[in-house]
Parts: sequence; C-alpha cells; structure tokens
Amino acid sequence: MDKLIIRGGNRLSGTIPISGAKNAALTLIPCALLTEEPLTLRNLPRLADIDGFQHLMNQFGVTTVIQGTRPEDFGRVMSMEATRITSTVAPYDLVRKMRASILVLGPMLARAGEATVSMPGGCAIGNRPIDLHLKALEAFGAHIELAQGYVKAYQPDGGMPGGDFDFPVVSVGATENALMAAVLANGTSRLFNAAREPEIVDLCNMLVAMGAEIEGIGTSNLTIHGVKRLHGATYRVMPDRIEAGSYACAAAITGGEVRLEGARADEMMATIHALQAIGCEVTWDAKSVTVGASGPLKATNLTTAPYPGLATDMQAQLMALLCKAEGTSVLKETIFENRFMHVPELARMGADITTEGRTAIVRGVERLTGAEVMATDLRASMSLVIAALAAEGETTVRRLYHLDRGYERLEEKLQLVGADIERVDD
Ligand SMILES: CC(=O)N[C@H]1[C@@H](OP(=O)(O)OP(=O)(O)OC[C@H]2O[C@@H](n3ccc(=O)[nH]c3=O)[C@H](O)[C@@H]2O)O[C@H](CO)[C@@H](O)[C@@H]1O
Ligand SMILES: C=C(OP(=O)(O)O)C(=O)O
Repeated sequence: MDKLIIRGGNRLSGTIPISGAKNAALTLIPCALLTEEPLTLRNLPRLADIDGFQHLMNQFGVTTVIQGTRPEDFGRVMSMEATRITSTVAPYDLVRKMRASILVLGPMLARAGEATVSMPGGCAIGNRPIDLHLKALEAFGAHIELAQGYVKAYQPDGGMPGGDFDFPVVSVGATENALMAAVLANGTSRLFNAAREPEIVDLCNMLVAMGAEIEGIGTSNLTIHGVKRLHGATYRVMPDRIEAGSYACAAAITGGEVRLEGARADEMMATIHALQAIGCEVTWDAKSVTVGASGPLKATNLTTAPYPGLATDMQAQLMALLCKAEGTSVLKETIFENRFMHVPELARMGADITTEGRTAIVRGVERLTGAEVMATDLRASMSLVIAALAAEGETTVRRLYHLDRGYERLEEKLQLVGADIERVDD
C-alpha cells in the first residue's frame, strides 16, 4: 500500500487546477439510468469512487466509455448509454465500498419500475442511516421492503403517482434520490426542507437539460412535474468546492498564496468567510479564487451546517489550519456525530485539541512536528496533509485509499505549488 511522505516548511505558491466535484459526479452518473439515450459527463475527476460507480453502472448493463485517460489529463469525459437495463440489483460487494451507491435507488426505480440495493453500511463519520431516502420514495407511492440486508423498492401498478415529502432533517443524498425518482413520476411531487447544496443545483440543472420539469432550483422547496421520458445530454460537472477549500487551507497554513483555478467563489462563501475570519486574504474572479496568508493566523469559532452554512466536509481541514492560529478556537460539528477522528492524529503532530461531544476546542500552538499518522476518513486524511505541510520535519501519512476517494492526484497538485511531498510504495 502507498504512503505519503511530506517534509513541511515550504511556502506554497502558484496555481492549482480544481477538479470536477466528487459529490456532484456521484449523483450525476446514476442519472444515465433515467434515459435510453447517451448521457455524457465532462470534467469528471479521476477518483476511486468514480471508477467504483462506473463498475456499478456496468453491472446494470449500462455501457460506459471514458476519454481523456492520458495520465496528464485532469478532466475526463464519460459517455454512458442505458439502452437496456439488464439488472436492477446493486450487490453488496459494490455498494459496501461506496456509500453513494444508494443513489441508484431513485433513478432505477423510476426507469425500471423496481430496484434492489444493498444497504450501505455505517461508516467512520457516523451512522448515516437511509430512512429519509426510503420515506421520500414511499411518499411518491413506491413500495419498500427490507430483507437480507437489501432494500427492494418497486412501483405500484400503473406507475409512481408522485407525492409530497417534508424532510425532518436536511439530507443531501435523500434529496438527490427523491429528485431522480420524481422526474419520471406520473404526477407532481413536492419536496420541502430539501437540501440546497450546489451539487443539488448541479443535479437539477442537468435533469432540466435532460427534459425534466423542476421549479424552485436552489431553494429548499422543490416542485417536480413528472415527464413521460427524459432524453440524453452532455453536461460539465461543477468544480469541487471542497477540494478548493482544502487547498486554500494548505496554502494558508504555510503562509503562502495559491490561485485555485476553476473554483467558484459563490459556491464556497461560507469557507471563504471562515478563511477571512482566520486572517487569510481571499480574492476571486469568475474563473478562480486566490487565497493567501501573509500575517499571523487568528483563532475563530466555527459551526458546520447545511448549505449555505459551513460544509461539514471542510471541518477537519479548517481545524488543521486553526491548530497554528493564535488563540483558542471552538469548532462545532452539527451534521455527523463522529467526525473528529483526526483529533488524536493531529495531536500526534503537536496539536492541542480537546473534544466534548460534538465540540472541539483548539488551542493554537507555535509549532507542529512531523509524525507517523493515519486517518479513518477522507477529510480527516486531508487535515493531516495540511498539518504536515506546516510541521517541522517529516510526516508519513498511511491509508491513502481514503484520500484517493476524493482528491485527484493530490501529491502532483501540491508539488505544482512547491510542496515537498511524494507518494511511495510502503
Ligand atoms: C456523496 C456525497 O454527496 N456525500 C456528501 C453528502 O452525504 P450524505 O448525502 O450521506 O449526507 P446527508 O446530507 O444525507 O446527511 C446529513 C445528516 O442527515 C442524516 N440522515 C441522512 C439520510 C437519512 O436517510 N437519514 C438521516 O438521518 C445523516 O445521518 C446526517 O446526520 O452530504 C454530506 C453532508 O453535507 C457530506 O458530508 C457528504 O460528503
Ligand atoms: C463524507 C464524504 O463523502 P461520502 O459521502 O462519499 O462518504 C466527503 O466527501 O467528505
């Protein structure tokens, strides 16, 4: 297994290209199930999760062709064609590796009339139940059964009527599944308290490009008028606002300045405000966001929340940055119940953090030191990379399969701006 060796202390400076968003791509890909015509996605990131999803689509009989597979290419293009769905089953072996596989439930049910999907397990950051995905589909008229670790959903005779669902908790995945199921229903569906993350807007925009009728895009109340069929489309995946925010933290902790090429400021305002509160200089134009830190970093208090609040997917990276800030910061994690697993690893590098339930108290330290670390989830891993870039000496980060789920060629991008980082075979 590979590991990363990082020798801290270099000021990052230059331009980092931002890839297509993992969390958008993972909901755009299953939309290919909604039409027999080709769906082509541009700007797809090269990530383990995307490869996993491609295999899952192939399992359903969807043909997939990827272009741009040269090692030097960043954005890839994948064309998918679901002329005939040959299987409606998402087996355990494929689903267990990738939680987002549950996102095939809605579109498969809508197009094929039934779907059988292995229950995604809990994972490191929390329990992550799927009850709201199922309740929303039931509200549209679907029948749901749970047996032998699988969810089996099927349409009633005469097809899915559609219906109303009011989310008791904002859920990105459940909103996506509900949207993908509702677009082909016989009637109109309404979602209240729906998630409005930019990735949901991306999904809605692509569905509209495929012929769907959706009102309220970008708000928490969505009305979906079911249509008889959807057609193919070519669509560019939005830039990854979490990847951009992660590299912003990396630049800031080294006292450097990077231009995040392709990042869109309006989709990452909460992160920009957090960076500004920490003392970073942030400027932007239509095509990029530039983040620098020329003065001392300042402590601040941050709380994660559904969009437009501060993304939980940025919490670990901002915590790493605050480890080097002057003063004491308080971070509250409101989305997932167990998303502080980076804390003991950051402590190995000299960070001073205590946790009480979903609150972390970070006392800034003058110096971090290199150490051997490993992490149990994607953003926790990135927080260790960020801390390592500012630490004295050498850090070794293991279990890179977490990072490879969400950061396209991380070490290459960091090398571009002057980091001393290499991936070696363990
Ligand atoms: C692939 C993808 O896009 N992943 C993102 C998505 O995950 P994901 O879609 O899994 O996260 P959700 O928005 O659904 O989860 C938010 C909260 O709702 C709870 N919940 C969710 C569903 C449900 O049926 N019942 C329930 O109780 C969850 O336990 C959690 O506490 O949004 C999260 C919150 O922004 C991000 O951290 C993930 O990176
Ligand atoms: C938690 C995340 O992803 P996933 O939902 O795919 O596990 C993430 O991107 O930080």
